[in-house]
Amino acid sequence: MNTVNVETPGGSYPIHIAAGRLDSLEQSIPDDATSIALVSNPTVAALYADRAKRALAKTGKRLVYIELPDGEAYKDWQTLNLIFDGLLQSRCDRKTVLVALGGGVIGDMVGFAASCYMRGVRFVQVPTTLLAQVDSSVGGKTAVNHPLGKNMIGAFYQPIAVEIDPDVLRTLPSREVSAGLAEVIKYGCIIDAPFFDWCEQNVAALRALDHDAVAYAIKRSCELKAYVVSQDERESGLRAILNFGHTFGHAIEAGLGYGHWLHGEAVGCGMAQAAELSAKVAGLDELGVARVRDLVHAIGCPVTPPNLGTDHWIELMQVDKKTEGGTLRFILLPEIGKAVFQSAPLDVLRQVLHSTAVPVL
Ligand SMILES: NC(=O)c1ccc[n+]([C@@H]2O[C@H](COP(=O)([O-])OP(=O)(O)OC[C@H]3O[C@@H](n4cnc5c(N)ncnc54)[C@H](O)[C@@H]3O)[C@@H](O)[C@H]2O)c1
Ligand SMILES: O=C(O)C(=O)C[C@@H](O)[C@H](O)[C@H](O)COP(=O)(O)O
Ligand SMILES: [Zn+2]
Repeated sequence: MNTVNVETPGGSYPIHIAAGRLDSLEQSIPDDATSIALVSNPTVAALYADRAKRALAKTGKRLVYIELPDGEAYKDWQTLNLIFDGLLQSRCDRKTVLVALGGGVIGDMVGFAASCYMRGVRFVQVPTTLLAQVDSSVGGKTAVNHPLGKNMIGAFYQPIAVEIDPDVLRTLPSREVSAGLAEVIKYGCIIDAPFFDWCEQNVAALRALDHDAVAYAIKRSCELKAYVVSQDERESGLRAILNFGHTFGHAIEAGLGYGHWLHGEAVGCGMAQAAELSAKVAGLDELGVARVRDLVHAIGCPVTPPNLGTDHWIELMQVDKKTEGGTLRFILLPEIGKAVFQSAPLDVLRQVLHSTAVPVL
C-alpha cells in the first residue's frame, strides 16, 4: 500500500492507495464513532455499495445508507438537504462518521454536509472516479454549485482519511477517464515539468487504464496535491495554482448548464485557453502552448471551447472566486511546470476568447 500524508491546520490525515482497499474500509473508522453514514448514488451503489457495507459492518457499528441522485446537475442545495434529512431521520449524532462513496460530486457534497451537520462531524473520502482519486478527495474543498457560479457555497473542511482503490476504475466510462486525466496533466503544467513529459509519453497507457501507469499517476498527483495543500490550506497564495484552467472551465460549466460538459472536460479546454493567454501575457512560448493543447486533445478532452459570446464569457468568469474588486485573475504559465497568478488586460482576454470560440452544435 502507498500512503501519502496531508498536513494542514484544519486536520492531518493519510491517503491510502491500494488495490482492494474498498474491502478494508473499516480501518478508516475511529473506535469512538457511534455510527456510520454511507452516502453514494445509484450508479456507484449498484457496483460497490455492498462491498463497502460489508467492510464497514466489520466495525460492529450501526450503518445508515443515504442515496443521492447521480450527476453534476444535482450538486445543489436541495440535494445537500437530502443528506441532512437522512442523518436526522436516522438519529445520527456528533460522533457519526460520514463516508463518501463516489466521484467528486458525492465527495464535495458529503464533505460540505459533514462541515455543517451539528456544526461539524468527521468524514472519510472513498473516491471512485479517476478525477476524485487524483484531485477532489484530497485537500478539503467542499461545496455545492449555485446557478450563477460553480462551487459558490461551501467550506474548507478536511476528511479524516482518503481511501483509494484503483481497481474500481475498471468500471469507469472512458469519457470519465479522459475527464480525470485533465486534472492529472494539470499538475504537470503547474508544478512538475518531468511529470508533464511522462504524461505525454504515457497517454495511451493512461487512457487504457494500464495498471502501472494509473498507479503512478494517482500517487504522483496525490503527492503534488498534498504538498500544495499542506503549504496553503485555504488558498491564500500557492494553492491557487490548482485552479489552472478553471476560470475558463467553470464558465463553460455554468454557461452551458451543469453536466453538459464534464468538469474535467471543461478544465481541459480551459487549460488550452489559459495556455494561449499565457503566451500573450506570461511568456509561455508557442511550443508550450501547442504541447498543452495537444496533450489535452490526446487525453480525449475538447480543445475547442463553446461559443458563449465574448461578453457572456467575461460575465461568467467574473463570478470566479479568484476575482478581487471586479478584477479577473488567472493562473498562467511562464513555462510548462511553473505557474503564476496574475490579471490580464481585458482586450487581450477578448482576443483569446474570440480566437478560440466556435458555435455550439
Ligand atoms: N474538491 C475539490 O478539490 C475538487 C477537485 C476537482 C473536482 N471537483 C468537483 O468534482 C466534481 C466532478 O467529479 P467527477 O468527475 O468524479 O464526477 P462525478 O462525481 O459526477 O462522477 C462521474 C460519473 O461516474 C460515475 N461513477 C463514479 N465512480 C464510478 C465507477 N467506479 N464506475 C462507474 N461509474 C462511476 C458517477 O456516478 C457519475 O455518473 C465536480 O463537481 C467538480 O467541481 C472538486
Ligand atoms: O483543490 C483546489 O484548490 C482546486 O482548485 C482543485 C480544482 O481541481 C477543483 O475543481 C476545485 O473544486 C476548484 O475550486 P474553486 O475554489 O475554484 O471552486
Ligand atoms: Zn478541478
